[in-house]
Amino acid sequence: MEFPPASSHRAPTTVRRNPPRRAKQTPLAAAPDPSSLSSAVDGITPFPLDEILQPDPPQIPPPVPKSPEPQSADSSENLKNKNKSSCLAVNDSHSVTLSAQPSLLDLKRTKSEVYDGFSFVFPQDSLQQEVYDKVMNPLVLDFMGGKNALLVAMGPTGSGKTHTMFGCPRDPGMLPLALRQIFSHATGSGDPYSSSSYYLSMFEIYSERGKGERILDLSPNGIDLSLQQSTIKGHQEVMISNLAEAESLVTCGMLKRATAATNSNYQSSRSQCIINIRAARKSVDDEQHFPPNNAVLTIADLAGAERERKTGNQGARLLESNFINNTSMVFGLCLRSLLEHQKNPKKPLHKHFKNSLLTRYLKYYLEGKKHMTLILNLFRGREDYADTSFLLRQASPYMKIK
Ligand SMILES: Nc1ncnc2c1ncn2[C@@H]1O[C@H](COP(=O)(O)OP(=O)(O)OP(=O)(O)O)[C@@H](O)[C@H]1O
Repeated sequence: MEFPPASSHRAPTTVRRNPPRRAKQTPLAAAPDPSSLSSAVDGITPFPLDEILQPDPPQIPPPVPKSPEPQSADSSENLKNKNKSSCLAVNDSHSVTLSAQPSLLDLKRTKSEVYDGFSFVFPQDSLQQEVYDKVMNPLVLDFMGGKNALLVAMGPTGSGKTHTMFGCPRDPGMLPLALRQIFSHATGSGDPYSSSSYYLSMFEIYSERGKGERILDLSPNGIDLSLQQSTIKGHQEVMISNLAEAESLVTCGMLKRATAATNSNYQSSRSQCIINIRAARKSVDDEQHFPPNNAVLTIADLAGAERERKTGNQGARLLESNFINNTSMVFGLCLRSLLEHQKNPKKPLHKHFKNSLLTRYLKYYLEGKKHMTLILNLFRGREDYADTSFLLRQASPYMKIK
């Protein structure tokens, strides 16, 4: 979902639905397949996030190759059964229908709501590259053209936000694909981009045992940071000269990021993670057509809202949940207020952003002063109806009851 600056007229939105949730995973599982760790894409340095994100990965069925389904006699029957077990259906590339389970008293009536106006809706078998081409590529081009850009992933815990943003070597996500694009331009001879220097910084916002929010630099030797107005103070910016350096830094940062096993996700993010890539373009000579600037590409992987009943969280995990849920709620309120304001400028923008560090940091985006794109990761199982409905209401530009 795109939230253009107030001055722009770009159409809103993006939804990415996730694959059906797998059965509860166990942290005790087989060792990673070494062949998967060494797999590289076309001579590009492998991005070892598999090792980081899945130190003890559960047995995961191999991804189903994307191929047209054979038209068998029972395929329409299968489809019907599938639809019965899911609450969300893709209508077209811009809208979805959410259906509540018919009530026991009135089995004939199924309440349906159509959520419309998304920039793109991706079916569950979409490839990362497809999402990248539609969602991330325009942001990277903006960034390389000197504009700031922000991509945020939001959705419930375990819905695939980290997977979408970071991916794995066989299936790289938005960040590694963006880095590849940036450095493939940067090394092009005679290319204006080759006169840019790139800097990477990475930090997380988290709350340890409910003791208030903290910001931690995820760079090597990173320390506690502070936020003044909407600016982070004291963080390290590391110059990145090539893809390998950038990937290595992100890998180190991800190793430091707070994660923990819950019943919903055996490696659940416990913090809001933000990565900034800054381009400092040098003005080479008077002929230079591109003025010096400091465009920043920001990627935010939010910790997913979670229900105590599902995660089984207790103690420290539960206190973290409260922080995560509070931040998700504040972020959602900011989004809703921005959407309402963009639809009808007479509606005031509420100052919800003041209520969490994350939203204070993203204030200018949440006030519509800078361009933001949102990826909404959703579950579609019947049992996920309440969460999915809540998120769609927060993030959808238009909704009508059928
Ligand atoms: N599209 C996908 N293809 C393959 N695996 C996926 C996909 N989406 C998610 N997964 C897997 O599902 C699990 C949960 O995903 P992930 O950790 O990305 O969720 P999350 O939304 O970031 O959760 P949390 O908010 O708890 O951090 C991971 O093991 C991930 O590899």
